[in-house]
Amino acid sequence: MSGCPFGGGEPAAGEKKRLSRRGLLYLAGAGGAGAAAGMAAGLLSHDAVAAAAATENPAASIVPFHGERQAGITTPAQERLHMAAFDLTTEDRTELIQLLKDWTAAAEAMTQGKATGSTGAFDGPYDAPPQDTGEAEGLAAGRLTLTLGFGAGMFEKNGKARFGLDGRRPDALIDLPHFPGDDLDPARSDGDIVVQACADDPQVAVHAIRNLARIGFGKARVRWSQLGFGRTSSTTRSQDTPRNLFGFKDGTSNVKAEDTDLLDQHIWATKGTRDTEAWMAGGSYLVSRRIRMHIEIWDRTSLREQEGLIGRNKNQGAPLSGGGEFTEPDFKLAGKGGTPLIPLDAHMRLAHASQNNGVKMLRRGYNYTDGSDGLGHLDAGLFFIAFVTDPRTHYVPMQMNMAKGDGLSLEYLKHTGSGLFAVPPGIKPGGFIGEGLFA
Ligand SMILES: C=CC1=C(C)c2cc3[nH]c(cc4nc(cc5[nH]c(cc1n2)c(C)c5CCC(=O)O)C(CCC(=O)O)=C4C)c(C)c3C=C
Ligand SMILES: [Fe+2]
Repeated sequence: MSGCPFGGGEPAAGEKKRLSRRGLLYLAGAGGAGAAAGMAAGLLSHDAVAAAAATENPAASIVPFHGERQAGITTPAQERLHMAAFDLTTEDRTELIQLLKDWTAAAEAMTQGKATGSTGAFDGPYDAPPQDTGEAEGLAAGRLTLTLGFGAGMFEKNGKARFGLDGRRPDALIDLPHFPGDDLDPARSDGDIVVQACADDPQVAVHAIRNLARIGFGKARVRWSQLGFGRTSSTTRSQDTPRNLFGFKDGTSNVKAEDTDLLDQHIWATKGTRDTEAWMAGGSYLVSRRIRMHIEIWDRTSLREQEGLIGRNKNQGAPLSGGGEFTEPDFKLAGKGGTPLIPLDAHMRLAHASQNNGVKMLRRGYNYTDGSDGLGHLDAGLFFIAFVTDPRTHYVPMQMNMAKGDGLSLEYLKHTGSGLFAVPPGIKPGGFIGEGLFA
């Protein structure tokens, strides 16, 4: 066994096997010609072609781990989510730093389609638990990204600073206020560290969270986790706009990877006002909200009312003021009797920058279903994820407006989980996640 416990470092006994996880798929692929022909014939969407190409050329399914920013924010939104928040069970700073180093090494390996640990799932000592759980063997990297963030609980607990991080909690990492209608379950909220695992293959995303949890044993334990099965946003212009469980296109007017000026203005965090919070410069703040959607009531609502509640038409996703999906809405345009074509309580009106001091966000949520509630209803909804430069200006006022005035929020939604996390900037080769915080 090599000296490095969780991947990275020198090639070891398991290396040949780990490389074969992608290599086998490459050999099995029939080449890119089939996918290209499918697209040319108009049979496949761009997303389907990208997925097919990734299967045929495994390198195409790897998202670089290192960079100025963490992957998983402007990365084209993958199809699947497994998100988990961990509570730290250690109070020791050195142990926490080691955990972050170990998670960084494991995350780097898994995002490249490799197993964790130098001996992976099969090549370790017969009398010891394997260093990888094994269920991702034979699968491509699936465009896996792992995005880590720190919750308020990592900085202080019961009014006392933890891990020697006095004064290091950024001012923007607030305790979110209670919003009208909130029905938050503490067991589905908050947490000291969050990990957003996104991939095109659900098994790859679950494998990633599971192995981080395994590595964290004795130092961190899962507080809550959430699976998401369909993206509800597009984060680049090359992606199709997907649909949420209300059947509407979602993500049309999202901030996208190409909007570099908007990203600087609305998504990337600044160094703040104190030197002790400057470690967040270039990072972002992740807001998560588990939002149950009362789909049974929705399904008995007329199409006219559904469209009025959103402010867009259901088929094309065009604003009710006219045009196509990407036409700017005209909130002043009125129809018969002077009634605005986009109702005053429409979701997209209340969420629009023009009603919110000009602020925008990068949404990256997923549809979910978690069984039923025992009363004949599906527990289904949207696991809302957004990245913002500062939640005090870019999330709280908008959420407050919606909670008070949005017809959708008042009748059809219930927020059951919540989290706010400081997502540090990206990781340099040889560095570890959140390194600047401990400098
Ligand atoms: C506080 C932020 C937001 C929450 C919470 C939220 C929940 C939520 N949204 C939908 C469906 C749609 N939202 C749409 C647009 C939209 N939503 C937000 C913010 C929140 N949504 C913003 C900033 C925007 C963009 C507004 C704009 O600039 O036009 C749309 C329209 C299509 C689109 O632009 O994405 C839909 C549909 C649901 C179902 C939901 C909670 C379950
Ligand atoms: Fe929305």
